Amino acid sequence: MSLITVATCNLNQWALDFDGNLKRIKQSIFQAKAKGASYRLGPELEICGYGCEDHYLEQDTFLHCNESLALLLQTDLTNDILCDVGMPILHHGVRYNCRIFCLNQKILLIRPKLFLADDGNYRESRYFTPWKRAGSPLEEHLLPLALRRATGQKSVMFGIGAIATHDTMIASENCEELWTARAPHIEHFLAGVEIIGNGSASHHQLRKLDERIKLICGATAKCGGVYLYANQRGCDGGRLYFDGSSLIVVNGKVVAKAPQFSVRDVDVVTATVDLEDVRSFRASSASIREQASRTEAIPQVHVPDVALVYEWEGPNCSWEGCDQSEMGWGGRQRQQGLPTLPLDPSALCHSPEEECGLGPACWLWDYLRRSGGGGFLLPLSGGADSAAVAAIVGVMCHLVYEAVGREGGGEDDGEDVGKEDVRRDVRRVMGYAPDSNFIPESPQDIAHAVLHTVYMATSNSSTVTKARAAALAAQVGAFHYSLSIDSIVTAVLGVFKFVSGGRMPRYLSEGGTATEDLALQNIQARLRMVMAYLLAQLTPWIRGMGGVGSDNARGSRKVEVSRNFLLVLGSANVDEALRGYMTKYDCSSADLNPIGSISKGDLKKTLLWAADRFGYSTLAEVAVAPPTAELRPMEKASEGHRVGNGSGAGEEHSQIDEEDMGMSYAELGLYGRLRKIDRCGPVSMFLKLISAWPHLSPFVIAEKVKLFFRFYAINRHKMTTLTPAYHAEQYSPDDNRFDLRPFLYPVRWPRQFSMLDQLVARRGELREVPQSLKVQGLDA
Ligand SMILES: Nc1ncnc2c1ncn2[C@@H]1O[C@H](COP(=O)(O)OP(=O)(O)OC[C@H]2O[C@@H]([n+]3cccc(C(=O)O)c3)[C@H](O)[C@@H]2O)[C@@H](O)[C@H]1O
Ligand SMILES: Nc1ncnc2c1ncn2[C@@H]1O[C@H](COP(=O)(O)OP(=O)(O)OP(=O)(O)O)[C@@H](O)[C@H]1O
Ligand SMILES: NC(=O)CC[C@H](N)C(=O)O
Repeated sequence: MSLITVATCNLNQWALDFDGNLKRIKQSIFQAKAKGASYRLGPELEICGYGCEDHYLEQDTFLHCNESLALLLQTDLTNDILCDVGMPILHHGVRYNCRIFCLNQKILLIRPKLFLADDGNYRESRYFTPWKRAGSPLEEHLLPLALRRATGQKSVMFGIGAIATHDTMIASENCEELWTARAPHIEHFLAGVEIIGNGSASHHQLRKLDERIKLICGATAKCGGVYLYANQRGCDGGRLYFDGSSLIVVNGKVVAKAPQFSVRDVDVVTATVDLEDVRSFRASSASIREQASRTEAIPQVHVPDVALVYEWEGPNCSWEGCDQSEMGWGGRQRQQGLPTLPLDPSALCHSPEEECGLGPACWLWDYLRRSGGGGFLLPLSGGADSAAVAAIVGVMCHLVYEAVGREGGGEDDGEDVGKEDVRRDVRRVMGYAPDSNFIPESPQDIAHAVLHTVYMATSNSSTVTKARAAALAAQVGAFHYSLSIDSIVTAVLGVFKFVSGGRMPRYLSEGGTATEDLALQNIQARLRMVMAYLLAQLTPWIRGMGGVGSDNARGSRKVEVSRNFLLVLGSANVDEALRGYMTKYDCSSADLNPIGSISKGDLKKTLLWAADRFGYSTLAEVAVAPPTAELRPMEKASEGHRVGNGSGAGEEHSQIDEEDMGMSYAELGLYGRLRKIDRCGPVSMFLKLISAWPHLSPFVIAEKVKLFFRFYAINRHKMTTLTPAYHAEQYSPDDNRFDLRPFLYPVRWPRQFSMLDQLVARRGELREVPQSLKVQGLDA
């Protein structure tokens, strides 16, 4: 047996938080050592935090990175453990995204990234250059002063190479490189590398972890080997949530996995691996042997005095009998056990609905504690979207409550440091001194301090939605307001009447035009936003949240902790954003939106999951209610509209979203995927839908495609002001980073639509436009 204990970690790094990042790196190395590891891998660019973006263009970022690495190397933390750390490096005047191998307070190798991430949300080539001299010998890199002083080294090796210790060979693959067609791990493994560490910064997207696991398992199932994956976790200052899930995989099987979603800052996982399993796997495959013998050797940094592996040569040599001090470890005791067993592959990933609930919940927590805010304010309509946001905050409170734990004490392996960090955060967010002994009593206790919900009725609101909003707020534990904004609407219309020379808009049902009707709807929606911001600003004042300074009933001193603003939460989902079925600058214009890239379909499943998992029973009722804006006067009850039940008497509203939009949420979900993920313009979308919808005539399909693209084009300008939203899906319309398109379109799409007409005409199916596709808001 040749046993090695290796460690990888999730770190909740924050762009430019150099002190905090270094503290978390140190904690992770400390924990890895405490668990007996001799190799520790950390995430990509962990020293500065991955999301520095244009700050990578600043020399200051490099200055502080060098300073942090020097501070780390001045401690004894890297003694007896090979540390693989992520950091940007300036080499011969070029910026590279690098891995730094350190051991015993020295730098062994700097390894630059070969293939940069530039798709979707990523822009790495804006800041870094890919290393183009793979295969060349290693170069000399002159160290900057801070690192020269810390290490006593003048220069170190730079390039693509492996660390060759007395007993094994370790190399890197850097994040995106794993995802490429000709991934470096193939050559590295064939050249005899036994352990590969991949330091990543990979953001959460629904169902993506499954892909990562397949890629890593596939890599080692073919070549044999140990593959460690470390990922950043958390909101590091932007719309992305990095979802941890750091992994250790051996010969195609996952043997360790760190949690994907958690509010803890540091998670270290280790596995003890028998390298003989890797050697035996490779030697048993004729094709691996054949290809390995043809592979060029990888440049190596030799550290022959270093042994990472604990070898067992037979019954005459006991574990304890082997003298490790000879091998450069200074007699340090390792906690070697038997090799770690594989995990159950079916239990590695969450369901998409769990992902929708847990990811945004953790992102909100990071945002809240890092922004210094006192909590959230959510306009809660009793409908599915804002209910989902309330539930996500509820999930956040559950996660935080679980992470603080009720018990203190325990072993000094770093676990309690993590618990204490969460406790300090929760105390500050709830208005207690971070060093007090306050511990929340329940998730609802946390929710009552941080979540504020407000139902803002107009004369068009129904009693069912009002009752549902109140019931849900109570179940989550929120501080709830219920008020009427009719007087504000009336006042604004009064001013309008004054400037219009006495004219007042009327709803369609009262004989007004479509324009008047829309204006009357939009003013209610927009005034809700104004009221929401007022409450967000002044609720801390109403509740005395700015700092009390007296002992409270639980004996924990509540002291002056600034919590003088609330973050306004928005709840526009991806489908209505795409269709533009929202009022610009209504409650969709908030500070943050946890569901902005999630479709209505996935949201409904999340509501049902949260209802069941956390006992928020009102969500089950909300999930089956027809989505309605409640901005027009109610029509008389018709057969199609269900009568309310459960949380309050009364009727569901007669204004139904899908009727207003001229398309269903299911259709919108499909259009959204085709537009973004399949990169379809109108013609390609039409052609794909012809096979997807055999029950519809090409004419009807063409009309549906036109309707969608008309509304999409008319409303694309609304994407420029979308509330910053958690990025969860590949079909997100986020105009800021992810979905870069114009916002002034030729809305009639003349060339595209005429081709659709020709395609339909060829099939001889010209007919009348169905009534359901004649929608308010479009000219002929
Ligand atoms: N190309 C362009 N570039 C930049 N800005 C542009 C623009 N075209 C219009 N605009 C601006 O946008 C304004 C129109 O947008 P906006 O004021 O939002 O109004 P608008 O889009 O006309 O109406 C709101 C839409 O949302 C629906 N709605 C209303 C209320 C609630 C809900 C719901 O979610 O339940 C849905 C409603 O049925 C309607 O389809 C124009 O007055 C102009 O100021
Ligand atoms: N009566 C209300 N009270 C408080 N907030 C409201 C009310 N009506 C709407 N809002 C807020 O405005 C947002 C947009 O309103 P809209 O009618 O478009 O609802 P929606 O996007 O379908 O969401 P929901 O499913 O939550 O109703 C809602 O998500 C909610 O935050
Ligand atoms: N930072 C990276 O290189 C990430 C790229 C990779 N495609 C991912 O999403 O995981």
